[in-house]
Amino acid sequence: MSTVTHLIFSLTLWDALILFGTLLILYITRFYYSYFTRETPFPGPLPLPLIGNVIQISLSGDFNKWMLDAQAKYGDMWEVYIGSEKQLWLGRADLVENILTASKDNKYFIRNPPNSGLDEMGLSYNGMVFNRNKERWQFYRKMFAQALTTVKFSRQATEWVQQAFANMEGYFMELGFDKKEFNFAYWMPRFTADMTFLIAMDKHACTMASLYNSYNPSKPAPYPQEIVKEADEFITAFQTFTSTMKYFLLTPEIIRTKTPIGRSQSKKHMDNLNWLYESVLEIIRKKREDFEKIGDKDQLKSDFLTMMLTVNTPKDMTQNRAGDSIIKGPLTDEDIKAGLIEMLSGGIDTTANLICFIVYLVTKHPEVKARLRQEFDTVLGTDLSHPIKYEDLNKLVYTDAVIKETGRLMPVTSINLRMAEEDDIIGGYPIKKGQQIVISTLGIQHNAKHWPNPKEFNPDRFLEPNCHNIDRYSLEMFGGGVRICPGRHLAMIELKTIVALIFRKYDPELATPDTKPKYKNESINQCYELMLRFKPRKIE
Ligand code: HEM
Repeated sequence: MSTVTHLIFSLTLWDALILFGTLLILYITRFYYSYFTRETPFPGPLPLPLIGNVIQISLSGDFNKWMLDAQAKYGDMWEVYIGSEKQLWLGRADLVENILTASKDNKYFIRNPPNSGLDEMGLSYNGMVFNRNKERWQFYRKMFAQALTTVKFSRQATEWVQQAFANMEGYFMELGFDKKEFNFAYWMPRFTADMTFLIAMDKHACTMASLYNSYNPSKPAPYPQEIVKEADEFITAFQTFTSTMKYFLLTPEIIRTKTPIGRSQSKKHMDNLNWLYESVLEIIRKKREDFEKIGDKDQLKSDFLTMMLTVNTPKDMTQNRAGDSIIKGPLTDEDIKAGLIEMLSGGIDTTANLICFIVYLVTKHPEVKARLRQEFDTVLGTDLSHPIKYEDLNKLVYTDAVIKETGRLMPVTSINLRMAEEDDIIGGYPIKKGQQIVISTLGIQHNAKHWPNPKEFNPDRFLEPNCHNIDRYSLEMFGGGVRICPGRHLAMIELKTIVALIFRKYDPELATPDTKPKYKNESINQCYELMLRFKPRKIE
């Protein structure tokens, strides 16, 4: 027996406790010594050894309030520890200039430190959100941009938003939602899912039908049961996909791979992921078969999937340039799968939550609602049976301001992550390569240095001449810089059309004058309750 082992076995319980206590005190002393002598200290809440500030954040119960209070207390540049990792939080527009510049010299392309969980999910080098490989990321960005910004796609998207909305109106009418209050926040992710499925692949997802059936089982929606069931399975798999991302991102590898619970959880998540990937591939394969049969380009619909299938073929409908050095040849099913998954995961919940916030704020501000209607009557006319055209949307300047003001006051994403790839200087302070940065979107958008009376809902901020005084980088509802949301053009088409469809024809009424949207901060601000009645508009 070695001397050390012999020593350990000769310890009494009391000795062991004293030894453990001494080691703990040494560890804590060392931790706080390093903390108090750290290079470039910023103000921030005192971290605890091992866990950092995680408990303070969790106990606060309201992440958004916590971050705004922290900024009020510590200033616009403060630090937070997640475990032993230091994050630098920034809550003022000029501080994020280097990070959100669209310049090629941007030193903050990557969002997060390397993560084996994201590697395992195949997300570190595929798609966009977590892609660390600039060339691969550029490939997907290009794929999105060249389809989503074409006029043909935008026109078709405007039509499909209206189709999905008409479907929802039918359900609302059938369920008597003009007379009784209901949870609007349940319906929005279903509505945006059905709308996004149409826009992404010209497919009727029927997720609203499934929700409708749960209210009215004796008189179900007129769709075959297996299609509704399939829709439910798909939407559940997608919701699990989001928690799978969170699981792989946040659970340490040792727990995922070396503990029985971790291994069984990982398997469950991977099974769901493989099912989802295979289902999307199956959709692509079927569409490819149909696509091959259509000879004439003009007969093709301009959903995202069809457009992707045409890239670098004689039927190309995208804004692809011959001899493109980023996308060389037709796209593979795997490439398209990554794009489709991102369109569905990036576009459904974000849009659904913003609609809830817009409906709430406009309903609370009758003067804003009146001005919206004035704009709709002038631009779109008073004949409600006349469809809204894509070309009309650019003229909806006040609607645009209402959407931006909602995105400022109640952003869907409160924070945005980046990592310094090189040493840099921010706000006059040195930043080391590898430093994790948290852009406080909410903090910047509520900062009185950029927005007078920041808590006030005032769409006029975005109208002439006020809009000329808006500070650069002070509105980040779609992020900014090289990674700015590639779906923002589509999102604005959808949002403007939906706001017009709702407020031209309806007068949503909050269940009580004090009703507020209830939401929790997951990776986004997820609205789970907004009780209202969907009354028809009274024509004055
Ligand atoms: C109201 C709707 C939406 C909001 C508020 C929103 C917001 C955002 C934000 C804040 C980011 C981070 C940008 C950054 O890091 O600077 C982002 C990224 C992204 N969004 Fe959106 N988004 C919306 C709709 C959409 C739609 C409709 C799509 C798909 C068609 C989409 C796809 C994506 C993708 C793929 C990324 C990752 C981009 C990258 O890392 O390069 N989003 N979005």
